[in-house]
Amino acid sequence: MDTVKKSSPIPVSLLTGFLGSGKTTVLNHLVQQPLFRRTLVVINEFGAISLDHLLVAHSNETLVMEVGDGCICCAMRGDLAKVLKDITWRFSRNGVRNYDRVIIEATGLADPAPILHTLMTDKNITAHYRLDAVVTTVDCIHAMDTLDHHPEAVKQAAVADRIILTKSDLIDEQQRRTLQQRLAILNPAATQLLAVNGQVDGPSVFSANLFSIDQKTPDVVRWLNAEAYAGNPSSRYKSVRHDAAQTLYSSKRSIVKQPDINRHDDHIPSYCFTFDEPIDPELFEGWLDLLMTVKGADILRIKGIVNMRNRTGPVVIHGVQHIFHPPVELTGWPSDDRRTRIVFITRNVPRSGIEDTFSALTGCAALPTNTH
Ligand SMILES: Nc1nc2c(ncn2[C@@H]2O[C@H](COP(=O)(O)OP(=O)(O)OP(=O)(O)O)[C@@H](O)[C@H]2O)c(=O)[nH]1
Repeated sequence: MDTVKKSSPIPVSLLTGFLGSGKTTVLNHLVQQPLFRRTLVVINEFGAISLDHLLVAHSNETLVMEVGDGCICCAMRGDLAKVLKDITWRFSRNGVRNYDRVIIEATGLADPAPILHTLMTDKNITAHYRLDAVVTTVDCIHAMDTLDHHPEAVKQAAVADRIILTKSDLIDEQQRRTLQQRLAILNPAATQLLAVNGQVDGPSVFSANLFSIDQKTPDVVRWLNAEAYAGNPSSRYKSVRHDAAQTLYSSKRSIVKQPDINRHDDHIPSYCFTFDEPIDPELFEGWLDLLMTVKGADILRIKGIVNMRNRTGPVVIHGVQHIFHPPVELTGWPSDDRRTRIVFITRNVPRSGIEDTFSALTGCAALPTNTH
């Protein structure tokens, strides 16, 4: 396992969001800010609005959402890897790189998973870059309908670290709250930010920094945001929904708005497990291998800090479907809280399925929680 090194690689973030949801508008605003002047933007296609910025590269990657049961996430993402390699010399002068951050703007229909896999596992990329944040724009006007009809939009929101709600000037407060609640159910840990005509607070968006250049202790707690899964006002709504118990619905109908159970995000449960006791590393690895083999394609995102037996610091795990970032052992715990916390966003994988295999294979039982 790697340990955190003093000089960190270049942060690279993924900006995703459905067609016309405002990605370029947000970028155009950000790259005018002093903090983002030295940001190089890799664009996956030419959008309606051109980017008014000097540091722009293009990629021809076709990253369209998988359909049916097939998983395209292992397909080589050669073009993106090549672009990220080429820009190191194309955007350098006298041997000095003239960017210190990269944002990849994906096409509206792109599946974020293959891009994240490339960023997490391609050796040429991981030698120079580190994944910073996955940011998803959600268009307030069309989002309810888009989420209902386009599974790719649901996945884009589900894997996000940050969700930017665009065009909030075009809806009323109640509509915005309803959308925000739906997104909070889909992805409790993602921070939601409002943008009008692309105006959004840059540092809040692109600084999910797990391994920040200037931080000795990575802000792993903020990155994990496990607290968001507990006491989430929407969790009651979701647990009702995921019980899929029509009988339960009938008794709670008066307090909880009944969702349309055919919506795509109804099949994306998310939850957080907490464990008190240190976990045997080999047993943990065995459980993770099994889970990824059997359900990898349906684990949309997994993040965790794990208290491994006989280790000083926690081990950070981060996976997108069945591909894992190499686990990183930190030199120390960020606080006195030394419990293992693992968050999952899945597609149709019930909490009990994960919890039961974990207990059976590691001998550790999850602490009871009011999360979903
Ligand atoms: N009223 C309003 N319009 C917005 C806002 N953000 C974006 N738009 C408009 O929405 C349209 C689409 O914005 P883009 O930034 O091109 O969206 P995109 O996601 O980059 O689009 P594609 O790359 O084509 O998928 C443009 O006409 C923008 O001017 C906003 O906050 N308010």
